[in-house]
Amino acid sequence: MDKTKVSYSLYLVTDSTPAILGDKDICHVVEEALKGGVTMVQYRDKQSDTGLLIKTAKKLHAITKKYYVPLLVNDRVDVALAVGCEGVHIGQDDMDLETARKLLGPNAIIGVTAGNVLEAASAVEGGADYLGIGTVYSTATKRDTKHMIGPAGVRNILEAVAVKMDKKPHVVCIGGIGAHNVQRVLLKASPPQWPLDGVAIVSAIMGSQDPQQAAKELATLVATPAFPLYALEVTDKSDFTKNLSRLRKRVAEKKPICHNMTNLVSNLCPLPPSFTVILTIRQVVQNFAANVTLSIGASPIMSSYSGEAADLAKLGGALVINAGTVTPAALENYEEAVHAYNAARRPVVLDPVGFASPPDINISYKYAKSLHSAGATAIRRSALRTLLSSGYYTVIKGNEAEILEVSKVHNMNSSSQPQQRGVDSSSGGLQPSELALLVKELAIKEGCVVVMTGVTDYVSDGKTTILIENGHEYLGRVTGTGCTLGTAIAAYIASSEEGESVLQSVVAAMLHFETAAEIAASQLQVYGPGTFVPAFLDALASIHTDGIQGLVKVKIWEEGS
Ligand SMILES: Cc1ncc(COP(=O)(O)OP(=O)(O)O)c(N)n1
Ligand SMILES: Cc1ncsc1CCOP(=O)(O)O
Repeated sequence: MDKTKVSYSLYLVTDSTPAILGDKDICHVVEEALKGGVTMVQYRDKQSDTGLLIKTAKKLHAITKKYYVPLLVNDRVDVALAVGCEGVHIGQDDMDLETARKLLGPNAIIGVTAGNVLEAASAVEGGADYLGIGTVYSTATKRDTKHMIGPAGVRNILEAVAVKMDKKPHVVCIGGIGAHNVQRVLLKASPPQWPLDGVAIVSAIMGSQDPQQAAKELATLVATPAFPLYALEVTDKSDFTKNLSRLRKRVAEKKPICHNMTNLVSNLCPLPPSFTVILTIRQVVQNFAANVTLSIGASPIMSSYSGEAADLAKLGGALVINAGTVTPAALENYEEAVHAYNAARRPVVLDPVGFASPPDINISYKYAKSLHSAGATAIRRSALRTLLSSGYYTVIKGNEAEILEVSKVHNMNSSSQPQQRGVDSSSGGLQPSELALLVKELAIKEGCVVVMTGVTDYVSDGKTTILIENGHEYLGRVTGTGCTLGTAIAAYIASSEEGESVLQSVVAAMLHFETAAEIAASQLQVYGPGTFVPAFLDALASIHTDGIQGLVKVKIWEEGS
């Protein structure tokens, strides 16, 4: 088989364990998967003895040859040689690449696992035909994984290696990939200078009752670009104002569900003495968020229990995670909910409220940058990293400190080395052009819309970056306004259709929210944050977006300005 003509787009890695294969026959499953469109197969069996490995590999090779698809053996060069199949996949603890190449010869396909820049660079240098980068997301299929790097980690590795080396072998990524996230993973993990060739998948095919159908669906998804964020060709700021009315009416008509997971309790045990106060504040925030959601025209569901998420995700709404709690249990809860919404292809808004600083209550999203100047603890940073690598977020929203933390976590490769990108994010005090660039780059890397709130809000989908200067100082003096902006955004994106610009919906939500604050604050009866809250709810509910055109302060940011 000519190895230069092989496709890596849908790479099946087998598993013979009862947990995944069950009582199915491995040869039958692999043949069905080939019928469905798998383009490469790796026989991975960690338990069988050498005799059985060779016997099964021979049977599999007879099948893969019928479909002109290469068969590789995991770890075992000796088995590959005995079978005469097309190659091997070796990990960092297996036979070294040089020896494997000597034994198998130049025509063999040799793939190498890489989990960080050093491993990837050394495999490229050594002449690997492809890199298997991972682990992307946590997976029950492989428990001995050192790092979960998320799609952004894959992308960071490829970007860093591309700078150092000219050779660009094929590349796939692996770990926790299935129909629910494959398009997003490919979008987020592929740098333009070295896009991924495909994905390697175990359980989503080997564990399926209908492997042919599973492979067929995955092959279609791999061949179809992800839901485009960039549907809107922005030429001027009126692109963001002319549709306000239509988008607002649509929220009111559809009344989408906004599922809020609001966790402001920082329960790093033992519980802090102020626990009761914090719990009370959390309830207040939930109450306020629910009222804002209703006033906007959407339907709030306040549920922090992920067990319900799979059912709620099917109701056509959006999930808002106000992540404040960093215990392992809380993280699992968030992760499970994100998986459920990703699987249902519904939007998720992440507000990493508790991740930028030690225990604190994010009472506001505007005028309150100093609240978060302390920076994240190691636990918070690691929790944020887990959360970011556990699924796909449609929107990531935070104040400057929170977005800086997200960006720092992104810029770490899997060996936890921060790669500074030119701005010292820890020092704060970034110039407006630096903030705009930061938000834009994060949006590109995450493949989502990023919102950085402040006196000026920066909003970007990676292609267009918008500056919004609406809002009112009272928003910074009321508990929970940061969280409720997330809910407003969720309501708007939950009402949008696939293929529409997410950025436009996000900007519409922010303008609705922030101009309502201005209208409320200008009422005669409003003379402080207390009187502001009811007037704000009234303004949110009664606002006519046609009538706010004059209030809107939106600019399109031009790079270099
Ligand atoms: C395509 C692909 N990529 C990565 C791996 C992981 O290999 P390794 O690190 O050797 O871990 P085990 O598979 O041996 O558990 C892979 N198998 N395939
Ligand atoms: C072999 C391997 N290497 C890294 S993750 C993984 C298993 C991936 O399994 P799944 O596709 O079921 O998540």
